[in-house]
Amino acid sequence: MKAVHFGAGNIGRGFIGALLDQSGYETVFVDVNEALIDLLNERNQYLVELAGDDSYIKVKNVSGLNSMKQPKDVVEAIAQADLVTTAVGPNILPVIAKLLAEGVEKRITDQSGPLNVIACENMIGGSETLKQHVLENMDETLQNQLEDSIGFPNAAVDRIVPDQHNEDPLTVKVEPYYEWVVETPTIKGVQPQVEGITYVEDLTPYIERKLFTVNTGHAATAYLGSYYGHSTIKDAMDDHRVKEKVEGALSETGAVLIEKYGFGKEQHEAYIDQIINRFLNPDLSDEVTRVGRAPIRKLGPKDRLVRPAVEYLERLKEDPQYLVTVIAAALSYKNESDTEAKELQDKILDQGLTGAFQEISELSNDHRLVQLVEKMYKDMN
Ligand SMILES: NC(=O)c1ccc[n+]([C@@H]2O[C@H](COP(=O)([O-])OP(=O)(O)OC[C@H]3O[C@@H](n4cnc5c(N)ncnc54)[C@H](O)[C@@H]3O)[C@@H](O)[C@H]2O)c1
Ligand SMILES: O=P(O)(O)OC[C@@H](O)[C@@H](O)[C@H](O)[C@H](O)CO
Repeated sequence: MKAVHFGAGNIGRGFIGALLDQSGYETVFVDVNEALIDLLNERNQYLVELAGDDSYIKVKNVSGLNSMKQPKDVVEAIAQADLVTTAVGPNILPVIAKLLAEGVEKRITDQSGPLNVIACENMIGGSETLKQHVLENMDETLQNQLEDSIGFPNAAVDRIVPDQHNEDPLTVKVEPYYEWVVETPTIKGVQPQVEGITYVEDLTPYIERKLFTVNTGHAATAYLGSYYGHSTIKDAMDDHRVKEKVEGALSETGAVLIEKYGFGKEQHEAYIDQIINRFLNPDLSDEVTRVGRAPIRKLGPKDRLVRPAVEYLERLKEDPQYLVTVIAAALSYKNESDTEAKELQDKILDQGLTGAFQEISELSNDHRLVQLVEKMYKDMN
């Protein structure tokens, strides 16, 4: 079986690539990082280190294609693949859609049979969003046929893979924990046989539980950690001022999730505890700059901060005190090496805090959350 995976980065090599190899796929990684691609082709294997376990997994049967220099080969690989996956970041999905559309067009014209494309990004409706970008890049006459043979099942992926600082640039150190959930109704042809995928009829509760617990908690730790002068997630969580607020934010998102999906209270509390322990893992060093990257995306209307805060106001009829603090910390986040963090601070300078937050969150001026965030931001700055 052949898989094409876009994005040979942390989660691509450290999670998806490893499971694909364990399931018998030959994986072609597509990336723009020339050094990574060259090494993958030189060695055709790499190591995944399980943090704290002192054990390694050898990932074999891998190679690489540079999408800038070898676009035709990428199209050919997609045309022959049994599965396509991505882990490039939500902002890159429109970029990879062009080559993906060409690959899919070739596949349809060659009548090569069904294919599934799974976007493994931290967002709601990732594969569906990628499908829309692919359609925008396709010949109109072939667009209808995409519906018949190319599936874009949405997915939720969970494994903490920090930025890597290993001697060997291909080795990836990851936490042992992982979860990969894929939605079934939009799958075309045979369900991809990948060890470790859990198939579900409706992904919504799974992706919301993951995004509004793991990622809300993570973002809260990063932005509050940065506010209190910490540079790693572990150091931030060792500061009781951060931990107390992270726990508060997760009890607010928990209240929304329990009310919305009927999760058991004790079961959800155990899920939160497990996540907090993952953030405290002494064998994994994760930087607040990675976890807090792209604050404009993270402050978006459907993302991990604003969406649960709005739903808390609507469903619980109370002010989400801790989420408001986290949003104010996110708006205070400064990092000269992060394009979105710089853009955020420029926006605040140009439009004022309220104007910038309203534009990013797509909330109206008189929304209660805007008023609460405005006040908290003033108190914190
Ligand atoms: N790292 C984690 O802990 C983690 C966990 C779950 C989900 N995710 C999600 O996985 C996605 C990737 O995250 P990551 O941490 O692996 O990031 P990363 O930066 O390590 O990897 C992204 C890779 O995409 C490549 N890329 C950029 N532009 C490209 C293009 N046009 N074509 C092909 N490749 C391109 C980059 O060179 C890089 O190798 C994100 O959506 C993230 O939210 C990450
Ligand atoms: O990848 P992002 O930028 O959406 O979020 C940063 C981290 O919270 C994220 O990568 C987590 O490590 C991951 O989602 C854990 O499963």
